[in-house]
Amino acid sequence: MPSPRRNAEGRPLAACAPSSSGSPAHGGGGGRFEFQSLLSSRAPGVDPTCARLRASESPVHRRGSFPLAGAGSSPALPSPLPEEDRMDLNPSFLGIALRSLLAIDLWLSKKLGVCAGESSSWGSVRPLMKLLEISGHGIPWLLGTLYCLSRSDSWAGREVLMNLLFSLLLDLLLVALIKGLVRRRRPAHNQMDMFFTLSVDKYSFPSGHATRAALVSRFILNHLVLAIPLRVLVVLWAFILGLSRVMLGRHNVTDVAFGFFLGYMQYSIVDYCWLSPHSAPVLFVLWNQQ
Ligand SMILES: CC(C)=CCC/C(C)=C/COP(=O)(O)O
Repeated sequence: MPSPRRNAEGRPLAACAPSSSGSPAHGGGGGRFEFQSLLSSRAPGVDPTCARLRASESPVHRRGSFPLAGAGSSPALPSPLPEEDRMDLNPSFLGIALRSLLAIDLWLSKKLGVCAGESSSWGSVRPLMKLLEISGHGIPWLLGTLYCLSRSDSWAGREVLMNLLFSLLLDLLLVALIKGLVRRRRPAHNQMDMFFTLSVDKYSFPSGHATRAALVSRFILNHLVLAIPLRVLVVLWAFILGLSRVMLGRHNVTDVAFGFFLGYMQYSIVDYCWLSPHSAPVLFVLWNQQ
């Protein structure tokens, strides 16, 4: 007689109703599974434990999402589930809210990704979007700041540029750190044809262009005396650059939104740690000797 299928903990799967793999309600429908499993586990006649077991077999679950199936011990099973498993099955309000936000994020990002490829609906403006991409890239900003620093002949100018350089480096470091920790993949419709990327740039959260746009524009607005139209232009540039990341299919909306927030906060850090000939004399003396 064939032995019954067992779950990861070695418990038999005998109490489960026949699995209909391939049906969206049972996980075959990609992302839809995560919501369906919550409903199906509550339906009369369906053993909630089975819903969970199928969830753990589904590709969605394997990719790192957590199950939303309902809790409860089945009379068909000899022993109740361990405590940590039962907590895992309880859908919290926060969990559902986060999952819903994620679903809206993915849906909206896909809808807005109108320049993701040459054949996309707005494919003809892709070159313009890529030009915008370069305007917010780290390399031109770093090289431009270093160049201006080498040309600056006033202490005040050097101080501002030194702090801009520090901001850009801090930004690169923080974004790389968070991307490496979160490891969120770029949207599936993205073409990875970006100019000069680092290895962490295969990840999308947060958008480095969005952090830089928010940081640099806040920096400029606070340290350059500009006429109102130019100030508006700086803010517009930052906003359109962020939007273009989603339109190009490089990012989801939440990557850009968090990027703006992070860049804005980074400026507060830079302002707090402002480098001056008084607070960091060594830096300025060293630079002066060059
Ligand atoms: C190599 C240097 C100095 C910067 C990398 C800049 C870059 C490619 C950032 C990625 O931006 P997104 O996260 O917005 O795609």
